[in-house]
Amino acid sequence: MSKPFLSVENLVVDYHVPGGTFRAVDDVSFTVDKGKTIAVVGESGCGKSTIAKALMRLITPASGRIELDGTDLASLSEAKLRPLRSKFQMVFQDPYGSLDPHLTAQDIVAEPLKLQGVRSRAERNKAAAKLIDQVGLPANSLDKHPAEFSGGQRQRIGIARALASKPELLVCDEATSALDVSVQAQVLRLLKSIQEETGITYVFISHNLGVVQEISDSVMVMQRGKLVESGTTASVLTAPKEDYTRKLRRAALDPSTMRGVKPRHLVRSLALSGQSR
Ligand SMILES: Nc1ncnc2c1ncn2[C@@H]1O[C@H](COP(=O)(O)OP(=O)(O)OP(=O)(O)O)[C@@H](O)[C@H]1O
Repeated sequence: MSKPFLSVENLVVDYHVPGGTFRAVDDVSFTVDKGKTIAVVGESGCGKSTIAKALMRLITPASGRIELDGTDLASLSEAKLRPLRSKFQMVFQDPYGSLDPHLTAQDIVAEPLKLQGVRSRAERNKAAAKLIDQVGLPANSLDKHPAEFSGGQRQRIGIARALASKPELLVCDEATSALDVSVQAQVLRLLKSIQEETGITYVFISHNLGVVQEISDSVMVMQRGKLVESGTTASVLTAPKEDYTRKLRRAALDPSTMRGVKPRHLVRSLALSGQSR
């Protein structure tokens, strides 16, 4: 059997806090095959974003391995990581805050190419224009600034920027959470079609089980830094083994805790028993 594209083993992440350390991720292991999507779910503060930051090596794990296509990112020095960084990129939650308001859409998307050493401005602009078209934005978007776009359009720019360096792994941290339901669905469709075309692998962090059902092949459920349960999306969402997962599912179905999930859609998706997509 071939090795998984991403293999995280016994990941531990500590934050320095006054008087000591706080263990935000505690001995978490998971794998994802190339071209597949794993979702990370769990209540606020369970360590989802910390896993994302560790995968991006924005923080250094205390211990464990993050093997991407056979290379352990967890132990590499920044100098050794730099040439590999284009292989793994991230899309952030906030399409309002994550784009530089002074730059045009074309400049924002072209920026990673500059960092990658594409010297010719014309070449960078051409590649950026192609990406902007690929994520479904009109050609007249090129010279516009972030403030002139809607939330969904801004998120598309964020996705185009993340794709500019042709990553093989994309970590989406609540990438559709700030969008309304119909725009969320459009962005999910876009991400899926990009995956079908390019074979990119996704780690998709979301509190929204409806979104998770739509996008992911497998799910891992986190609680207070630990992995509670994992498996195929169909098995974890329709027949959870753990009480905590059942509680999350109930919370997702409770209108008072619902954040942007269409109840009808979620009920329908949860009713699909044991089928993989
Ligand atoms: N820089 C930091 N210093 C100290 N503690 C931190 C830091 N960043 C996060 N934490 C703590 O680590 C834990 C995990 O945080 P993390 O942001 O990974 O959670 P999350 O699951 O992504 O939450 P949310 O869904 O609310 O974004 C939380 O208890 C948080 O308070």
